[in-house]
Amino acid sequence: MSGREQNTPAKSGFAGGSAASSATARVIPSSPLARIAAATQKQPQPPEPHHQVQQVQEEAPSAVPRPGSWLDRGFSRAAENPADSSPAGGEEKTSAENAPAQETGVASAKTPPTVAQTPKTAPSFAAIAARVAAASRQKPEPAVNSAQPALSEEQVHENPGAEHKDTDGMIHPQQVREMQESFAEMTRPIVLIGPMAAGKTYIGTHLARFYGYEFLDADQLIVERYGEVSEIFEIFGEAHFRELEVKVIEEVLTSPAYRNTVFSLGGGAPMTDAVAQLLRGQNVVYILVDAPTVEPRITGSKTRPLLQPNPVQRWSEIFEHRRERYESLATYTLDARGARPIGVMAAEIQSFVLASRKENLKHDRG
Ligand SMILES: Nc1ncnc2c1ncn2[C@@H]1O[C@H](COP(=O)(O)OP(=O)(O)O)[C@@H](O)[C@H]1O
Ligand SMILES: O=C(O)C1=C[C@@H](OP(=O)(O)O)[C@@H](O)[C@H](O)C1
Ligand SMILES: [Mg+2]
Repeated sequence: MSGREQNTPAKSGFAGGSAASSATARVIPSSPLARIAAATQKQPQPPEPHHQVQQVQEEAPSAVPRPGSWLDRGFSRAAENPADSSPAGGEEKTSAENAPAQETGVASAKTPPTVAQTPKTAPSFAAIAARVAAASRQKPEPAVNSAQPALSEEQVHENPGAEHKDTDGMIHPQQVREMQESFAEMTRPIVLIGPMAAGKTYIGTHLARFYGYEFLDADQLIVERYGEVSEIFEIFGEAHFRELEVKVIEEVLTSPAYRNTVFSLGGGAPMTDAVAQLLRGQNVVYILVDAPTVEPRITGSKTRPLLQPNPVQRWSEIFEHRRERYESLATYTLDARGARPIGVMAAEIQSFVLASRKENLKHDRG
């Protein structure tokens, strides 16, 4: 199957449900899903060609930030609770489920603010310092620490600072300083792609926290605006979910306000041609994993509709189907197989980001 094919249910056979598509969606009065129906009335805009994306990025943000907006909440949650995910081995929760109920349950049915309405500037040094210092006081989740092998000499050499961990696996002040110093204004977001349960959300939240970036997750944005992913699949079908997905991804990737952002996509997003088009010219990090790595994360999982009824088998089939597309879009591949320490993986991505800045600037000017 060509990696260029659109991942619609008809073509991929990976539809999570046989429910109505957006064209036939039923409005269920007083249902929490009424907001999804509202969204069906508005067709997503076609994606901008890449040169137009660049043009938009050069425009100065025109609106004032809206504290407490859905995007703000997503970020603060990432900054404050990056370890919300459940440990590997148990049934994992989606990023949305990890969010406090009062936040995910009240997605505005009125007028969700656009990304352009919530411009972000780079966090101040003091803000970064406070955030990372607070993070360094938090207990890291056991899944990472218990799985952490000792760092190889090579890893420590490649990631100076990675050896500065105390016995709890927490970040040493020296490493915090190094991370703060390496914060760099970006010209575009860091987009994480890869198969389900690869750790896109997990790695993204940590990367953002460690290095002072903003964090956004496409699924989380969909949940805050439209409702639970599994319900959207069940009631409106995969095709409609993909439309919503393109919409939120386009908003983030075409907004100049989100240059300093780590942005995790859902595993199937790059299969939509409009998303693939938006990803060209971006910093795209492919989180590479294999079946043994994800198996304990997805066994018994009910949260990802496409993995039912046999998560491990379905995961392998879907991964095979999508692998080529991931590879073709990646500007960097992070090997996340096995139990690599999160600090080392984050440092590796940060090195790539720093190294690609010059190239990106050249691309933007040229
Ligand atoms: N490197 C890792 N080490 C330990 N647990 C991980 C790792 N990556 C992901 N997980 C756990 O696996 C589950 C799925 O991760 P998640 O980030 O939601 O994947 P994705 O966003 O790629 O679907 C979560 O419970 C998460 O905490
Ligand atoms: O691979 C996919 O098609 C999907 C992946 C999920 O996100 P994660 O990759 O974060 O699990 C979510 O978007 C939805 O269940 C569909
Ligand atoms: Mg995710």
